[in-house]
Order: sequence, then structure tokens, then C-alpha cells
Amino acid sequence: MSHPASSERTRIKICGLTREHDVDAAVDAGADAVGFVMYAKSRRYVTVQRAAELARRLPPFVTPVLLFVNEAPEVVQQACTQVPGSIVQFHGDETPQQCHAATDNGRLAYIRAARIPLDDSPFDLVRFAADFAAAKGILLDAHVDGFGGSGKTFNWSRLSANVQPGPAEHAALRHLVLSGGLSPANVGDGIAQVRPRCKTLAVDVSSGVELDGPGNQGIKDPEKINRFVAAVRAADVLLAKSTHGLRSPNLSTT
Ligand SMILES: O=C(O)c1ccccc1N[C@@H]1O[C@H](COP(=O)(O)O)[C@@H](O)[C@H]1O
Repeated sequence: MSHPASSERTRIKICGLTREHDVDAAVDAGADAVGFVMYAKSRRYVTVQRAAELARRLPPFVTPVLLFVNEAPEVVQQACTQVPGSIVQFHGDETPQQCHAATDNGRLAYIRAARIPLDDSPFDLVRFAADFAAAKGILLDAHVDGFGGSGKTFNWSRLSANVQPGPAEHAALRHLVLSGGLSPANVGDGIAQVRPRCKTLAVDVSSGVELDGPGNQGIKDPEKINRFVAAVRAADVLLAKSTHGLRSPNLSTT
């Protein structure tokens, strides 16, 4: 079997973890990052202390991601101190200035969620990425009430026209995180559509790897996590085969 080059390997983040068992399942399956929801209105909410406890289980090179929604800067900074090696995911209405302040004037790494409308209303992702040029990457999620974690998928084909990273001011667009309603069944299609638009792609899943049933937000299903990771790996291999290593000249590799 041919293996994709490391720059073509889709990174995997499993988000909304609340239990030791689920952290271990994500790590065992091969996740690159795990997410903790620090938003008190979410059913996946964990306190900073709990996130720190869970993150202590992580082996080296698996990144803890702390997800905030419109949180006070000092809370974000304190959480990052308590969870060493973490990076921040801003998933609310934070402005670039607020992200800068909350990340201790840019000293902490962050990704910024862009919430793409579910209808056809316009969303200028290139402009958004330029505004958040200090972000390590842009996470693409569906615009929903409650900010995220809804299991809803936006129309990926909307990205085709305006996602063409290249100019330095759009650096954050070169590193995309696809999220919103991903599952073992659809993640391969998402990778095929979005990865040619960026330099590195990660996929981020929460609802799609949880146990079925309304009360199970925050309760992961190890079998679904394994199937999700297998589907990502299969998509990587397929894409590597179909492109034969050739990338569009629009896509800077510097
Ligand atoms: O998970 C939540 O409860 C949540 C709350 C507020 C903002 C974001 C949230 N989750 C993130 O939303 C995306 C998509 O999740 P899903 O796979 O559609 O359930 C993902 O980044 C979650 O971590």
C-alpha cells in the first residue's frame, strides 16, 4: 500500500471529550489532537481542572486543544497554564484583537473557527483569514445556534471559489480544520473536497463519534472513533493515488 507524504496526511482531532476512557480511545485510534470544551453552556463542558486531569493522560505529540466561546482573556490564559502544551480554539464571536489579548498578546497558539452559514448567505473566508492572520489555522464549521457541536454540515462546495491560499496575508487559510457534522461516512468526501484547497488539513469531529441517543453528548463511542480514523486514512491513500503527488501550482508549498 502506498503511504501519503507527511504533508498529505490529514490530521485528526477528536473533540468534546469528558471521560478518561474516551481520551484513551482517541489516543489509541491515532488522534493527533483532542479537544476539551470550556464553554459552560455546552453539554460537553469540562472545567479547567477536569481538562487538566484528562490532558495528563496524553502521550507526547498528542495536542490538547481548549475550546472557548467568548471567554475572558484571563480565564483563557489561566487554562493554558494549567494544561501545558495546549492550543486554543476560539469558537465564538471573538475579534482578532480579543484573540490577541486572550492569547497573552500572541504568545499562545490559537485556531479560529469560521462559522459558515447553512444557507446561501455570503461568507468571505479569505477576508476572515486575513483578519485572523495571527491564527495557526482556520477551522471551518457550520453556523448554528449554540456556536457548535451540533452535528450539522455546511455545504463544502461553497469553498471552491474563494479558498485558494497563497498570499502571505492569508497564511491562516493554508492550514484548515474541517469540522461540522463529520462522521465515518462522510469524512472521506470532505477530505477529497477540501484538502486540495490548503497546505495542511485537519478534520475535527465530536457528534459523529458519540453514542447514539439524545443524552449522549460528550460520551464517545470507541468503535466510531476507530471507524472515523480508518476512513481518514483511506481517504488520504486515495487522494495520494489520484494526484500522483502533483499539486496545483496555486498552492504554495513554502
Ligand atoms: O461541542 C460543543 O458543545 C461545542 C460548543 C460550542 C462551540 C463548539 C462546540 N463544538 C465544536 O463544534 C465543531 C463541530 O462539532 P460536531 O462534530 O458537528 O459535533 C467541533 O469543532 C466541535 O469541537
